[in-house]
Amino acid sequence: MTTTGYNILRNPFLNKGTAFSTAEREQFGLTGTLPSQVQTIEEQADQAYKQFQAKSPLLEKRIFLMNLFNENVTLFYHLMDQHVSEFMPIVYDPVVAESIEQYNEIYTNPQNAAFLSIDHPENIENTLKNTADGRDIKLVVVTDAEGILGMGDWGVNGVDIAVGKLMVYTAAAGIDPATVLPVSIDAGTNNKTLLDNPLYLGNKHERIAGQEYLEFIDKFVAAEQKLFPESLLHWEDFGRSNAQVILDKYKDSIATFNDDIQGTGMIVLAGIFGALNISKEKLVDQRFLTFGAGTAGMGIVNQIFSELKQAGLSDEEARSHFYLVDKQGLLFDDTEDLTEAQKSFTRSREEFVNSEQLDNLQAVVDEIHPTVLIGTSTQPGTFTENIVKSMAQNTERPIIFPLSNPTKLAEATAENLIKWTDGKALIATGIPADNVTYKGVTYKIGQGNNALIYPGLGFGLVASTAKLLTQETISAAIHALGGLVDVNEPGAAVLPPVSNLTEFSQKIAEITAQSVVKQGLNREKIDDPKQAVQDAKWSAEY
Ligand SMILES: NC(=O)c1ccc[n+]([C@@H]2O[C@H](COP(=O)([O-])OP(=O)(O)OC[C@H]3O[C@@H](n4cnc5c(N)ncnc54)[C@H](O)[C@@H]3O)[C@@H](O)[C@H]2O)c1
Ligand SMILES: O=C(O)C[C@H](O)C(=O)O
Ligand SMILES: [Mn+2]
Repeated sequence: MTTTGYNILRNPFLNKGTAFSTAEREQFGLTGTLPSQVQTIEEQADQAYKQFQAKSPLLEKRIFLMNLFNENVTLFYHLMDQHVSEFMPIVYDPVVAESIEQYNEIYTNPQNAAFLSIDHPENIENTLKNTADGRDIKLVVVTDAEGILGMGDWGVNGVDIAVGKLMVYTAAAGIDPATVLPVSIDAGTNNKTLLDNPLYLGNKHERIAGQEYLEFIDKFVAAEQKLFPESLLHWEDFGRSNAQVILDKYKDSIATFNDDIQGTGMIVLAGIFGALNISKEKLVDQRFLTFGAGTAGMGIVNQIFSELKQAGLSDEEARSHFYLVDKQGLLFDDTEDLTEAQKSFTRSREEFVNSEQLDNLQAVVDEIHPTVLIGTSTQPGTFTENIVKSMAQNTERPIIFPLSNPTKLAEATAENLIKWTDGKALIATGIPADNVTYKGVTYKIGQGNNALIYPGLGFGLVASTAKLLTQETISAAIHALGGLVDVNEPGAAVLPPVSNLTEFSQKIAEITAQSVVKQGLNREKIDDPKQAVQDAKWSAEY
């Protein structure tokens, strides 16, 4: 069946709106369905941008962009290409957080997502088929929304993060938007405000956990692989008790990736390399303190650990570089309620004369003199002036990454960190931060957000038809990004700017594809991985 008339205008993947030529209008049965002027995509984009600029506040700007996306995908990305740095915080973090909180109140459109209900496992396959609607799906971003950013459980509302992550994939790396599918797994919610909200659109019961949940995930993975055998499966914002378990279950058999564990580990290590390029220090000389040893925190620790081992350290030597602080304080071998991931990186009480007192961040910083402090705790303002000053007393260039998102949850602001350390701190923040001018130097602040790395990595995996994602590929991608910092400029950032996102995502994709092919992990024959990336790249033109 060929798509004609209003069906084509209402299909966001096919619609060109007023850019349909007179001949196309005749061909597709569109004559008279549009005003007579035929516009170019540039004219449409200019017009749309003016409308965008007239909107405020930011949530209204986001709603405008989402409506545009729902009508005309090509025009949306054409415009986004021209304004990546401006649109990123709106379609993605931090404004995506506001839209998730208000999902039910502002809902107008399902945004081409697949909604899977835990109450109906028998519908999984049909749902994926219905929502793919005949498209050849190469990338799925799935969330069950139990740990949306640092905001906790947001039930079906969390679908917006899957949509937002995919928008960044296309804008940054150029994956064809017709080949992607956002998926919401609605396992219920323990968020009382949502359950009490008469407008709530998801399952109105508590989260189903344990065996029933894991069986549902299994069914989902099986159906996803059966229907889209060449796809990459990206997991986003699962809860702490499920994220690592799910990744471990599937990572050695399918092309899959957990963004909060692996993506965050990658961007943080790349940022640390950027910082060490500036301070001219070595990774093996650092002491790492992770505040908030959950999904992201442990992903970061494991990534650095694996790099230290690559540098020649034994397991034991490498482990001795880490200190984890969570709700219980410094994590010891005998601390209660340790997660599986934490158990390998605990300390022994015998190392300290005052181990009982190490139950808070200040005490631990004073005691162990970290050179790198990472915040993935969801606890705002916890990198206090005293803590930061104590750290700066014992290390020349303290590396401090307050990464908790969204904005209101950050452990510290870049501005305070610069001030409190007299310009010495090397910083990355989870959300975009403005330059900080202090004593005549303008400090650029790197964005330590996994969005700087997952698009290139994921696109490289898709373009090279990867069967698996290995540590070797992950490491290659990190080094590609870590090497892009201009260290000679005073106040240089530890990561490249988001305004260069499309350029460095391209580089990361190429390195990823080369690594996949080098390991023989490509499904299809590929002679030239760089060319394969080039060939797979979609551009936002009619
Ligand atoms: N910038 C990025 O790219 C990026 C990536 C992933 C996650 N994050 C952010 O990191 C934060 C954590 O995300 P996650 O997925 O790891 O969540 P998570 O729930 O798995 O982990 C959070 C950890 O913080 C601990 N915690 C809570 N209160 C604490 C306290 N008072 N003191 C010390 N530890 C405490 C929890 O016990 C848990 O172990 C979120 O805000 C998220 O937005 C940022
Ligand atoms: O979504 C983000 O901005 C980064 C990260 O995946 C997070 O969960 O905070
Ligand atoms: Mn996330």
